[in-house]
Amino acid sequence: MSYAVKEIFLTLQGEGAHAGRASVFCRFAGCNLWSGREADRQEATCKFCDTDFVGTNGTLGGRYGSAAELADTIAAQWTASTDNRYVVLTGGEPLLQVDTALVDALHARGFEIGVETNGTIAPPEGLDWICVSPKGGSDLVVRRGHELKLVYPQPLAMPDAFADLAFERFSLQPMDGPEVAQNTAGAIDYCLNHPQWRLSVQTHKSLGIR
Ligand SMILES: C[S@@+](CC[C@H](N)C(=O)[O-])C[C@H]1O[C@@H](n2cnc3c(N)ncnc32)[C@H](O)[C@@H]1O
Ligand SMILES: Nc1nc2[nH]cc(C(=O)O)c2c(=O)[nH]1
Ligand code: SF4
Ligand SMILES: [Mg+2]
Repeated sequence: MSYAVKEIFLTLQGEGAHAGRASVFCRFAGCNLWSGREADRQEATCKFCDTDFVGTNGTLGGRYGSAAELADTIAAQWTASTDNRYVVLTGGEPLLQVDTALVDALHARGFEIGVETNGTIAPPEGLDWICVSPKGGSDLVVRRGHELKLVYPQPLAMPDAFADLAFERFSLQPMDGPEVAQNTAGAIDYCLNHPQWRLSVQTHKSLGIR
């Protein structure tokens, strides 16, 4: 198996339950809910994406020929001691590419593995933190996991529809874009009235880090 990777970088997890945690991000190229081309955005299933996941031209991007090669590159970005090593597999849609060989190779290098997924593809065994972010108009197949992190508001995916699923943590993340202020106010109001949900702000954006 080879892996098409957009970029790899060390940063703090900006979102969700692990916000603030030192993490190596590995962003896989490609997504099943949008081509990534602006011309296709309005016809895509997922129309609000804030991320460039097209191609392999970012920092340490490329086509990695084996799980060991990719895991070695990820491990080389970790600058601290070997304690608390954490990697976030994202994209694009990482579950188009993440397989057991990569999970095993990262565990062998001492990493806990988080994944950010749109929930339309079943994950391989062994992932340590599965964060599912459902998209209105898509078919949600990952209906249990560690965190459900819903971008808000989405007319076709409102929180009620997910509140009974088997997740440990429910996060509500204001949709970034021209209406972010209004979306943030709406999400705060929702969390105040539905305390099962916790606000997730995209802290890396206000901190000015990746
Ligand atoms: C770029 S996605 C990649 C992982 C996966 N494809 C997914 O959608 O979960 C990473 C996270 O950013 C969130 N996200 C994408 N665009 C956003 C936006 N405009 N505002 C807030 N969150 C956004 C996604 O819902 C997801 O939780
Ligand atoms: N710092 C930081 N935190 C993040 N959490 C989820 C991200 C993503 O794009 O998947 C992301 C990201 O791109 N940067
Ligand atoms: S599913 Fe994730 S990566 Fe794909 S377009 Fe939507 S937010 Fe972006
Ligand atoms: Mg992001």
